[in-house]
Order: sequence, then structure tokens, then C-alpha cells
Amino acid sequence: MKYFENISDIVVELSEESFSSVIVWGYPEFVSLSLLLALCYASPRQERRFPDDFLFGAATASYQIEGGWNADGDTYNNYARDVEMMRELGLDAYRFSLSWARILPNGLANQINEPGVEFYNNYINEMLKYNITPMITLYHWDLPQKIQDLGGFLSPIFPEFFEDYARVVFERFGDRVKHWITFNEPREICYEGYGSSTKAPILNATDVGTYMCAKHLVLAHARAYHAYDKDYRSDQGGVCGITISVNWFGPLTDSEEDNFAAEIQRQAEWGIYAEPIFSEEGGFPKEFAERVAKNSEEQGYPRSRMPEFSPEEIEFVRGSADFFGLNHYTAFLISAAEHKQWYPMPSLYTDTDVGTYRPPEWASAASSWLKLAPNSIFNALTHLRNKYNDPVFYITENGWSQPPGSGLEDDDRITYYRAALNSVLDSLEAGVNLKGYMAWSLLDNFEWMEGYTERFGLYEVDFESSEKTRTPRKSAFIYKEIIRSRTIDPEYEPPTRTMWIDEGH
Ligand SMILES: C[C@H]1O[C@@H](Oc2ccc([N+](=O)[O-])cc2)[C@H](O)[C@@H](O)[C@H]1O
Repeated sequence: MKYFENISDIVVELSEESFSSVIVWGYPEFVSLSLLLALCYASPRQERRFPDDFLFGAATASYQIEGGWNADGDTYNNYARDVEMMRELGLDAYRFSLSWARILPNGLANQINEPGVEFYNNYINEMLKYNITPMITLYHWDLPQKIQDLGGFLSPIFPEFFEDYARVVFERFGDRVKHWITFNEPREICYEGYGSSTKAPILNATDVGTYMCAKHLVLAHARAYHAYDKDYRSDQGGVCGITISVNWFGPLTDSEEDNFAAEIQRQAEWGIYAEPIFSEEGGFPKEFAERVAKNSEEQGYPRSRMPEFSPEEIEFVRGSADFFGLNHYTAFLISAAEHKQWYPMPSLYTDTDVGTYRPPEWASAASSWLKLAPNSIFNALTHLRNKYNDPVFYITENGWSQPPGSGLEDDDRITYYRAALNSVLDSLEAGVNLKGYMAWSLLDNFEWMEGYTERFGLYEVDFESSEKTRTPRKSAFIYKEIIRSRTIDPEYEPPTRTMWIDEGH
């Protein structure tokens, strides 16, 4: 038995749990309230639902799934089966990337590879035939060799090359494709490619490489965005954004020092890409830029290792996105003094100079960096919403890895997806303008430096078989049911492991 002094307390209690009896003392509303309570008690607790127009999808990237690098080769030969899998799952949307070099073999827009264009046309048309919304990433880490030879992301001319490529793509596919993402994960392109040497082009320039790349990448994004806005949007009616990897970085303790350390880490990890585009002021994030400038001076550099944007560049980049795409996987707790690691000096992480920590109770995936952190999607999204004035968001990647040979009973992955999607529901209930969620990944694929040793697929791929056979894991059945019902039933068990295509898809 529970006693309440205020009616508002009862409303709060009602929204939080169903309960068997309430007694209100001294209120004339007692009779109507009793009726309301009887109704609530008679019906089961209101389920939390995803909106009907929320886009549920899955994501992949060209280099990780296509094969056929020298052909006119894998998904390249199997795209109809991949679309069939999207239909089996009942996906609303599918995020995939284009191979720049398959469309422009030497990277420049003077020579178009028509069979490559035709492949993507067929792929897009097959999705549209079944009402699956294509969401296309222009660049997901596969740079044409010639563009790299010309300096890659360190060249100030890079933004022009990227705009030329983007125009070809808008021209050829924009009549049917309405969701464009310029770049996948600037941090991984710039820090891992030009800082830590853990991704192509493995260029060791730890002191300045990341920051130079960041500036050129952001300018290239803005050029593509403005090209779309000015010359294609009125006819094609689509939207253009960017996908930034946003893990959550919260303070290890409530101290002012740890809170400031977490803010510096957020600015270094994703602020240097998000702030120029989404903030009101534009340019690189102030506190981190000041820190890099101070460190540079102390290290004897004649100017800051982080370049500046001119006032014209700031204006050009500011506001250049219709939505904020975020790839979200995990979280880290940040300390001003504890848990510090060694990094080459000078580099982005000697500039942040913070410690990172994850409690041992956070479950671990096959990927060393991936742990299940509580409610990290909610933390990241509500923070970004407040910081950047309520933009439209899409979660463009989120998923869990297992080692090869783990089989089809992927209960860890199911736990991860249910936790993530509950955090999505928390975010929606808090009013975050989140329009969709793309699971990473539709199928097992080539995981960059880790090759085939980490498996992220809702579908298992038998890489030994000549057909590269795809088989749905248990998580595929769970995801299918979430999409169908628009709810998360923590008890749901698929009655069979036979995949089927629902009528109308
Ligand atoms: C598994 C997918 O990972 C994406 O990239 C990263 C890289 C680093 C982190 N991190 O938290 O440190 C998260 C995701 C990538 O976009 C995709 O292609 C997959 O490889």
C-alpha cells in the first residue's frame, strides 16, 4: 500500500510504474482519480514506442563489403541478395558508401567509369523497388590513389577535388537519393590516418597532421554541402549532412578538474569537426585550440600546430549541414590526473593530457575499444542537442563485435542492441530530434586493420564459401521484431530461425 500527499506525485508514480492501489486523502478529485486509476490498472503498462516515421536501418561501407576492386566482384556480385536481406529484416533505410575510385578511377572528375555508376544505379533501384530509403556516404575511407599522391587530406586543394566528385554523384544519383553524408568519421580519417598511424595513409605527422587534415576535411564537407544546396537541392529535394564518431566522454568524478578534462577530450575527439559546422560561433573549439596554441609555443613552434580558419572560411563552414550523423559505440570516463597513458609527443593526446578509464564491469566486445557503457547514447545526444541548438540527428552506426566462429546465437549483441535502443527511446522522450538508427552492420565484413577477425554482422557471412553465404544471426530476428513492432520486448524469443519477407516489403 502506498500513500501520496499530492496528486502530482501520483501522476509521476503512474508514469513510472503500474501499481495495485492508491489512497488519496482529502481531495475532492478522489472519484475521478479513482476512475483513472482503475483504467490504468485494468490496462497493461504503456509500452515505449518508436515513432512510425523513425527510420530503422543498417549500415555498411564500400571498401568493407564490395570486393571486386579491379572488376567491373562480393556485394558487387551479390547486391540482390543484400537487398533481399534488407527486406527480410523489414528495414526502412540502408546506409552504404560509394567507392570514389569506382566512379572516378583516377579521382578526378574528367573520367567517369560508367560500369561503376551502373552498379550503384542498380543497387539504388533495387532498394527503391522495395521502399527502402538509400542513405549514401560519399567517403568512407577509400581514397583514390591519385588523390593521395596529390597530398590527400593535407592538400589545401583537396576540398576542390571532393566537391568535383560530389557533383558527379549528386548529378548521377540525386534524382533518387535524398539522404547524403559527405564524410564518415573525420576523427578516424584525421587522427588515425595522419596522427596515430593506425589507418591509411599511415602518415606519421603526429604534431600537425590531425589538425591540418581536420581543417581541409571540414572545408571539403562545406564545399559539397554548398554545391548541393545551391545547384541540386531545389530539383532533388534532399538533405546533406556529415557523420562524426561521437563516443561519450564523461568525467570520472564530479570534480571541476575532471569535468574540464572531459570537455577538453570531447573537443579533441569530435569538437574539432563538429564545432566549425554546428556551433553558432564556428571555427575550432576555443578551449582546445587555446591549449594547442600554448603547447605549441612552449614546444618552440613559431605558430600554433592547429591552423586557423579565416573569417570567410568560418562563415562558409558554419551551418553547412542539414543533420548531424553520429556513429556511436561506447563511452570513456575522463580524469584530469589518473589513468594517463603514454603518447608520442607532441600529438593530439599529449595536447589533451587526460586519463581515460572504463570500469571492468562494462562488458567487452571482440574489438578492444568496444565496451557496453550505460546509457551512453542518451548522454551523447542530450549533450549535443544542448550544445548545438537542437539539430536533426541520425545515428548512422551502432553495433557489437564478436570473434569469428561465435556462431549464430549472438546473445551479447542482442543485449547491446536492446540497451542501445532503450537509450534511443530515452533520448526521444527527452525531446531529442533523432530521426533514425542504423545498425552496424547488415553483414560481417572486412574490419580495416583487424581484417576478418572481428564480426559485426546481423548476418553471418561464410567467407570460405564461393557464394559468401549469408545466414541471419539471432540478433537479426530480434531487430526484425523491434522494427515490426516499434517496441523493445526484453522477453521476445524468435519462434523459429527461418527468415521470411513480410508482405508489402
Ligand atoms: C566497426 C565500425 O567502426 C567504425 O569506426 C569506428 C572507429 C573507432 C571507434 N571507436 O570507438 O574508437 C568506433 C568506430 C567505422 O566507421 C566502420 O567502418 C566500422 O569499421
